[in-house]
Amino acid sequence: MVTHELGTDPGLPVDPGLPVVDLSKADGSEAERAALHEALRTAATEVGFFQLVGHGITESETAALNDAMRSFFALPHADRLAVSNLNSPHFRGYTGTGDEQTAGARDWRDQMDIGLELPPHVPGAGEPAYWWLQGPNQWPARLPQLRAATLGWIDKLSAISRRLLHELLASIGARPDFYDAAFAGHPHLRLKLVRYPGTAPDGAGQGVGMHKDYGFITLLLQDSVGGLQVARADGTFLDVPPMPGAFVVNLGELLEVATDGYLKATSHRVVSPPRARERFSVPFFFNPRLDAHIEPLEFPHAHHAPGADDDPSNPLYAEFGRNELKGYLRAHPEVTRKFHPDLATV
Ligand SMILES: O=C(O)CCC(=O)C(=O)O
Ligand SMILES: [Fe+2]
Repeated sequence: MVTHELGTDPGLPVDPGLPVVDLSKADGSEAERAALHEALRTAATEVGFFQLVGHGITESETAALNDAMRSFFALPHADRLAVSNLNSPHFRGYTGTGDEQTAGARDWRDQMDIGLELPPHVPGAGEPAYWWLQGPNQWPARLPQLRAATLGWIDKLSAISRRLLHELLASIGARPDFYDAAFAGHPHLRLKLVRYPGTAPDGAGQGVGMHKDYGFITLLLQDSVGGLQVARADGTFLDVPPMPGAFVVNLGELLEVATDGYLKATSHRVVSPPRARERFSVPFFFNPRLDAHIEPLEFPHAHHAPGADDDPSNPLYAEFGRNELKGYLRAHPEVTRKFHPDLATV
C-alpha cells in the first residue's frame, strides 16, 4: 500500500518548484548568513513563497502530528460534528466540506480550526468586534491526544516562525526585532488541520479558492499529493510541488501592509485532487496579538516600495484583528449568520 505521510515521502523525486531557504544557515559563517539573507530577500520580494528546510522539526515530530490529524478525520462524522464551529462564536472547531467560502465560491475541504486558548472576550460597547476571535477551542471527546499534539505543534512552529521573521527583516536591512512588541503577550496563533476529499460531485475543482493569508507568515505542511498553486503577476499559476521535510512558507497581508508592498502577500489556491483522492495539509499562521497595530517597517527601501494592493473587494487592515475578522466572517458565512449577523460587512 502506498501511503502519503505529511512531509515525509523520501522516495519521490524532488523538484522544489520554488526557491529553497535553509534556516540552519542562520547559525553558520558570515558568508552563509549573507547567502541566507540573499535567498530570503529574493524569495520574499519576487515570489512571496519558498520551501523552508533546516528548520529543526524532526520526521518523528511530523509523524506524530500526522497521526493525530488522520485520527481526527477518521472519527465518525458525528464526533466531528460535535465540535462544529457552528457551536463557537469564536470560529473554532470543525467546518464541514462545502461550508467554507473563498473568493465567493464553495471550498471542497473540511477542516479543524485551532488556536491558542484564552477565555472568551465578548466585546463590550465601544470595543472592537475582533475580540470575538478570542476564545476556547473545541476538542473531540474521543481523541484526547489531539490537544497536546496540536498545541505542541503551535509552540514549535511559533519559535521557528519568530526566527524566520527576524532573519527576513534582517535580510531587507530592517531591525530584526522591529515587530517583537506586536507578538508580546498573547499572539493570535492559529492552526488548521485540513482534508481535501477529492473533487466535488459537480466537478468544480476549488479545494480552496484564491486568497491571501491575513497575518505575517504561514508555515504549511503538505502531503505528497500536490494541488497548491501560487498566482503569478501575469495571471498564470505556479505549482508548489511537495518537498519531503520542507515547510511551504508564504507571507501574509500584514507584511505587505508593513512594507508598502515591498514584501508580497502572494495569492494562492488549492486545486482539488482528482476524483476521490484525499489530500491533507496543516497551515500554521504566525499572527500577532489581535489588537496589534502594525506600524510601517523602517528599512532602506521604504521610500521606493511599490505600494500595497488596493483591491476594493479585499481591503488590507493594519490592525491585525480587523484583518483577521474580515477573513473569518466571509469564509464562514453560517457562523457569521448565526452569531454575528450585525458584522456581515466589515
Ligand atoms: O492546503 C494548502 O495547501 C493551502 C491552504 C491555505 O492556503 C490556507 O488554508 O490558507
Ligand atoms: Fe492560504
